Amino acid sequence: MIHFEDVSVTYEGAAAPSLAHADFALPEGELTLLVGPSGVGKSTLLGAVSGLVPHFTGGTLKGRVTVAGRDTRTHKPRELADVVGTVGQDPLAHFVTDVVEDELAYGMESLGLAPSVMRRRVEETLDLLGLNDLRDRPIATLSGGQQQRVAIGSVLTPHPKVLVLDEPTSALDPAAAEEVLAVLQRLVHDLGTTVLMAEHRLERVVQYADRVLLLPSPGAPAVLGTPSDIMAVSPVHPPVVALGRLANWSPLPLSIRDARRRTAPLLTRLTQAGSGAEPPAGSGAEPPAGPGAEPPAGSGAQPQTGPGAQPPAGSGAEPREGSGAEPRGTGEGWVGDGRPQGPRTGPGPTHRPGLLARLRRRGRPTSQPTQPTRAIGEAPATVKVPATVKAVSLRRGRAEVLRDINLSVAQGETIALMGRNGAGKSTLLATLIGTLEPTTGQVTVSGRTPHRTPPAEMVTRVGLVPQEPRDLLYADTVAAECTAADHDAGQAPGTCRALVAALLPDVPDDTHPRDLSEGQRLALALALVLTGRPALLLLDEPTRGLDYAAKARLVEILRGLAADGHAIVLATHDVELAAELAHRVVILAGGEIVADGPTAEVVVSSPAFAPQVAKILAPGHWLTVSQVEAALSARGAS
Ligand SMILES: Nc1ncnc2c1ncn2[C@@H]1O[C@H](COP(=O)(O)OP(=O)(O)OP(=O)(O)O)[C@@H](O)[C@H]1O
Ligand SMILES: Nc1ncnc2c1ncn2[C@@H]1O[C@H](COP(=O)(O)OP(=O)(O)OP(=O)(O)O)[C@@H](O)[C@H]1O
Repeated sequence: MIHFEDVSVTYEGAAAPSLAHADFALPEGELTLLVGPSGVGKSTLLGAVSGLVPHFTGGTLKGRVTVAGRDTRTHKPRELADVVGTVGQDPLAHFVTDVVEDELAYGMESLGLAPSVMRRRVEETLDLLGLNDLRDRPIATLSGGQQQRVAIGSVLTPHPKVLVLDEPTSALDPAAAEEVLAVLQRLVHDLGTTVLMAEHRLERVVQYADRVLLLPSPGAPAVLGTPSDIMAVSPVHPPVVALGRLANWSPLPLSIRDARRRTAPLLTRLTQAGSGAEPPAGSGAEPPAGPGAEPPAGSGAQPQTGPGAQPPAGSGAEPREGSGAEPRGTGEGWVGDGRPQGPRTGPGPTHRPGLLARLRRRGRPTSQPTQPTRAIGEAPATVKVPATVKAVSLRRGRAEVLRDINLSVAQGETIALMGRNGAGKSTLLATLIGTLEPTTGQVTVSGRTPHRTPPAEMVTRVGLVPQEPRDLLYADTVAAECTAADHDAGQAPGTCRALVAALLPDVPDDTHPRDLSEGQRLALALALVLTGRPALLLLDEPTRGLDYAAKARLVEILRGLAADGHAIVLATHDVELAAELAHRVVILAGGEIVADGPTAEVVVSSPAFAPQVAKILAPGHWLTVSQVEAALSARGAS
């Protein structure tokens, strides 16, 4: 169904091809998972299937790509729209209409389908993706995950023969991700649809794949094989595979079920290591450390203080191979059915205007620095409880999206805010940064009420890296962003650039932020926010688009900040990230806190939020491969 014959793609001005000598055939009616480190050419390969590469991205495509017999070089994306449906990394760039129902019908309308067919498919798709309650909603008022579901639904309704999906589950909660994957699998099995999907969170998808297509490193040819053969050699792999490799299981398990059948000998070794069913030292179950750290008031679980309380030990469990993502060109538009295509337009918010930009950019400090300039690693801010939320409720439109929230965040503490799409996570972060005002109740951040405090005074108190890092970026170059950030935060010139250099070693000053890969943009946004050294750091879905190596780097940075006394709250669907990083997990449902406690206690008992290692080794309390590795080596040493 999809044929690549010695395909190489070189973007304009690039020294080397972004995709080299790809040569493979994907049969009809199979789900192929495309994997590889960041910047290795996955989106380029997907673009060559939908025709966006090179029609909208520019550059040269050598060789031949055919989809259902049509050559994508001689057929424009629009002429492929009846066979190929595409969802890009950024659902927002893809929407054409304003309302959910209209968006689901749009692709079918463009293809001229009969109204009765359209009606039926819209209803089916609303049900399949759990969108029925949102059918009349303006898309701009949906949460990130709700928008991603609409984007997926809108390409399903025309029933294309081929579906091309770039990280389709990145904004979805774990249950929604499973549902979407089950829907895709049903299309493959029942309708013979051919699915090609790139995804970084392999723990979510690998068990659904018929085949895996691996791009191992930039310039290396693509390798196609069975999931277990490819996972045995792949530089990117999920925790279940990392555990299998650690324990020398052969064949490698890809699912929790397969792995659980093999755990007995490993559990014996671990129990002999003396850490049996006890929570391992340094697991997420441990409270944050810190002399002077005070237990937060008013929250459910009260982290204790005391010696030995450390963030999880060890670096990320995942390998660090793979290049950092390289600068990216434009051409992020998607879908050949008349949806927006071509270069991303300028920076700045489109659907969520001014989230943090309003706070950080419009309110430039008029006075001198509010804090003396400090270098990384110096003593942290002295606030002991950077934030408290008391009895907060908040209405948006007709709905009450937060209800009676009580939460405190202690210095040095990392909290993962989890819960279904639309549960209210981003809204809670918005009250902490001050872009939304609670309808009732009180939010206090470093002694101030965020929405009533001038932004310039908040910069050193709280910073948010939003779900779309692009919302923070408005200058034309990395250097200009940094200059503005230093100025905004009242820091010495060069402060931000030093942070960028630490996070993004290879990015030249004159790079346009638009040309950065997802992961690079996130790192830049993080550097801009960290320039103010906010006592409270908020991150909304920080691992979208990151490969395992980049995620491990992020984990290291955030651990360093927590150890330095910063309080961190991250809204995330990434259960593996929460297991690695969070001292405490707070779960929201329908705008209310339904669980709040030490990570291991909250996630281990939850089928939705438990990380893979916890599921495999239950009832033990190991959460990550690095904890298992540490326990085994402790045994070896004793
Ligand atoms: N339109 C473009 N113009 C110039 N260079 C580009 C363009 N698109 C991608 N690139 C470059 O081509 C290489 C491959 O990028 P691509 O987006 O295909 O990687 P990827 O594997 O999808 O990465 P990620 O996992 O971060 O999405 C990168 O070095 C990127 O900077
Ligand atoms: N402007 C608005 N008008 C009406 N409802 C809104 C508006 N903005 C958000 N909502 C609703 O508020 C609820 C909470 O949204 P929020 O973005 O906080 O969810 P979330 O937990 O961050 O979700 P996700 O995991 O999908 O990012 C959602 O049901 C969303 O549809």
